[in-house]
Amino acid sequence: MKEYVDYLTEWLQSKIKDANAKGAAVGVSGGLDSAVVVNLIKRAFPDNSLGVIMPVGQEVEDQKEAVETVKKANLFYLGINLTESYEKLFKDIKGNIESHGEWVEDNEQLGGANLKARLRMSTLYAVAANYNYLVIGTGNAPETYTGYFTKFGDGAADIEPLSHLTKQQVREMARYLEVPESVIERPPSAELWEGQTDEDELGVTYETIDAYLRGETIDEKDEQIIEGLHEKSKHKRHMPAVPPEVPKGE
Ligand SMILES: Nc1ncnc2c1ncn2[C@@H]1O[C@H](COP(=O)(O)OP(=O)(O)OC[C@H]2O[C@@H]([n+]3cccc(C(=O)O)c3)[C@H](O)[C@@H]2O)[C@@H](O)[C@H]1O
Ligand SMILES: Nc1ncnc2c1ncn2[C@@H]1O[C@H](COP(=O)(O)OP(=O)(O)OP(=O)(O)O)[C@@H](O)[C@H]1O
Ligand SMILES: [Mg+2]
Repeated sequence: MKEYVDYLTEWLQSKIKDANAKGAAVGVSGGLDSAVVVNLIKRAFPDNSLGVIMPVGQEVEDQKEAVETVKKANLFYLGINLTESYEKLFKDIKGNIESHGEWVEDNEQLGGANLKARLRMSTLYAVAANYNYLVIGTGNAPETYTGYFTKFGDGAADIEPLSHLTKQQVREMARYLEVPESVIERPPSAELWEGQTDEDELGVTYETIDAYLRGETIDEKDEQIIEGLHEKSKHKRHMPAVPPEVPKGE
């Protein structure tokens, strides 16, 4: 594990140097993936790294695992409460659509969830730009493969150090980096609505997706779920489609 952590630390340093940036910023949720990135950027840039805690519907101090994560890593952090901004924006969007069109109740939960992820992304980019830092993503291999992220929300970042790691490898790295045990033990959750857990929503466990990505044989039903998610989210792993070049003479 030490070798891989050293390798990622040096990789972060070189990517940020190549970009002529000064350091690195990450959104800190209190979950496992961001906790690992917190520790990696602190190693790579001890004096030029930053965590941003951005609750919606909670106070910053109530994001206990997030605060514990940054404090234990001794990472400089900002707490930016997005509750008011989110509620105002969501109310304005809904009000406007209700006045002029049709508000679709069935799409409300997911639409609101993705708006939260994109508000966090916009906030993080604004903060990072102030310091001339790059935004570091927290996506891991099972999330990337299944498209389990908000397009241009938490899926938007300048560099993605955990992309090749299974959830199990992220957890092992977290233990090596001495991430708080309370964070390591939390069930993975996007926390975009009450009671949400990744595995309930995905319909398959991380253990199973990890095994599939390692090339092991898994239950056919689970394989179908994973491949279905992969296919449906293909557009998230590519640049937006553009039409073919205009033919010469047009
Ligand atoms: N074929 C296609 N080609 C090009 N674009 C296409 C498309 N199909 C949909 N789209 C576009 O993509 C949008 C749907 O994608 P997207 O906006 O991402 O939304 P969607 O994939 O529907 O939802 C995001 C999922 O990620 C989960 N999530 C989000 C954030 C954080 C975490 C976490 O683990 O912390 C998890 C969330 O719970 C939910 O299950 C559509 O509204 C449409 O604009
Ligand atoms: N309240 C929050 N404050 C700051 N950033 C957040 C917050 N919630 C989510 N994020 C950002 O969105 C990312 C995606 O969330 P995701 O749940 O996939 O990862 P995680 O919470 O770090 O780990 P886990 O998947 O184990 O819950 C987080 O890693 C973090 O960068
Ligand atoms: Mg989470």
